[in-house]
Amino acid sequence: MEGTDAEVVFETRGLAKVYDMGEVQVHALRGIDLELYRSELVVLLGASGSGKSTLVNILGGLDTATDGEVFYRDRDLTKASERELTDYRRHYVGFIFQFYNLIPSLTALENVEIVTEIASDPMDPKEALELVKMGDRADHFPSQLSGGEQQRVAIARAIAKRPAVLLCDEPTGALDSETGVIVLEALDRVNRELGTTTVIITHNVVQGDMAERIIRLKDGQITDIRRNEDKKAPRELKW
Ligand SMILES: Nc1ncnc2c1ncn2[C@@H]1O[C@H](COP(=O)(O)OP(=O)(O)OP(=O)(O)O)[C@@H](O)[C@H]1O
Repeated sequence: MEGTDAEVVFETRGLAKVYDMGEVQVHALRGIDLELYRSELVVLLGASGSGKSTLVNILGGLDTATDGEVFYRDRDLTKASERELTDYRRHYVGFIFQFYNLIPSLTALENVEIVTEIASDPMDPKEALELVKMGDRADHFPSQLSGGEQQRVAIARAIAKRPAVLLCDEPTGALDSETGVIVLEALDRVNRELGTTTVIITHNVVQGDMAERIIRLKDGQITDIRRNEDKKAPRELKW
């Protein structure tokens, strides 16, 4: 996509994050220069502690950089107030985490509705569940669903407000490979059908095969960005 007219959604320049722990300073990110494009699906790989979550949390406005720049389109996230970051997250960003964080006392449908009720241009919550193939389980409570099914409800909840970007921090980390593939299929479908720019953090190198680009982090720096010429469907991935 570089060198073409692809729309840049995120742009970072010299992005750095230092966690000040008193005696020691932890350099979680050490100068990240990166562009992410509209509608692309990117897999972010790297060893534990390499800075993956920190980077994604800063892109999503959950954390702030200590140095450098990060833009979401024209919006300078490094200069945004707490209130502006909340507004940004609410309108533009969907998050998926390793653990699904569904509300146990609400059904699948109600878990999605709590988001659609406050969003400005939401999907029909049922439609969001259908997109992740959970339409027939809408009345089930989280405790009646498997881990993979709960994660698909979490995806439906995250995408129901039609976010421009979907940030996924080890979405298959708690799942066996077969269930993981079903969750990745849901993410892939959302990416294709809604054009949501999607970032998937994983330790699993194989998942890179479903991405358009694979970005590797090491010690807070990007060591490699590779365009994947042979993009595979999640179903074809084996680990
Ligand atoms: N809130 C925090 N306070 C202090 N240090 C932190 C904090 N969050 C992360 N770190 C440190 O920053 C570095 C990068 O952490 P980060 O969670 O971004 O890595 P990661 O690549 O996502 O790791 P993992 O794959 O284990 O989730 C690590 O050394 C971590 O210990």
